[in-house]
Amino acid sequence: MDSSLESSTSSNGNPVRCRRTCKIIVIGDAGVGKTCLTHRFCTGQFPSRTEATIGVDFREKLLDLEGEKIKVQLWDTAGQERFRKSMVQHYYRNVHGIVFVFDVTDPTSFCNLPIWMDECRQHSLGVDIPRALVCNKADLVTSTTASVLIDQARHLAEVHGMSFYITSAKGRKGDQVDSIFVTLAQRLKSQRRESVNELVLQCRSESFSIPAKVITPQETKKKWTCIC
Ligand SMILES: Nc1nc2c(ncn2[C@@H]2O[C@H](COP(=O)(O)OP(=O)(O)OP(=O)(O)O)[C@@H](O)[C@H]2O)c(=O)[nH]1
Ligand SMILES: [Mg+2]
Repeated sequence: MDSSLESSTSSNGNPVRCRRTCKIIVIGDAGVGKTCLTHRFCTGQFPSRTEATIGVDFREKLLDLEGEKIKVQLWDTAGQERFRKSMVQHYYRNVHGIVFVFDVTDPTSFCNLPIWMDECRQHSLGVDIPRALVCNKADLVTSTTASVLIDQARHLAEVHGMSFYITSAKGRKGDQVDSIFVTLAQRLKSQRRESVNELVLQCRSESFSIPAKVITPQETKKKWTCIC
């Protein structure tokens, strides 16, 4: 499916606004709450029970961002090595946004973040791809150890230019969970607007060159398009 052209004409033949899909991968150690977070965002509910994700689970939600419909497709990946091996190549293809998750009650899941970041790098996902760092299970925070961890996480996010969220997939309010994905989608939307503006400028400055050379629409599309 070409997400940028999901529905290009209306019944009266007039063009309708394209609906775009953005692929966001959610990664982190096993048990940090990736499935619960994505489930919460897409259904508004904390799942009554979850099992370890095998390979990847997909969830989608349609957002209306200032009149533009954007389909957020979440790739809820497996944290356990044995369940992700065969899928890794697929996770990292045509990614528009990355969400790193750790569990505030599990310092190891925080310490392992550089491994996940490294895996992204190895699959050529650069820092230009919008990323968020999520400290999950905030409802279980009791100790001062957690606040040290949260400070360290906030710092890590700053250093790497990531947005930072403290969430609970289980909490009564899901606002913070929603913010993670809505903000990423908004950033992607504005990135696309910028790249279209760049295109306009480039076309103006190249107005005497061969028009066929201006393949930039495709390039723009490539930056923010279909994932299939
Ligand atoms: N208290 C609390 N428990 C949570 C929260 N998020 C997830 N859990 C619990 O943590 C456990 C693991 O959650 P999952 O969402 O399955 O974790 P995951 O990251 O998807 O794990 P893998 O699929 O194995 O990678 C489950 O028992 C959830 O109920 C949260 O915000 N608060
Ligand atoms: Mg899971």
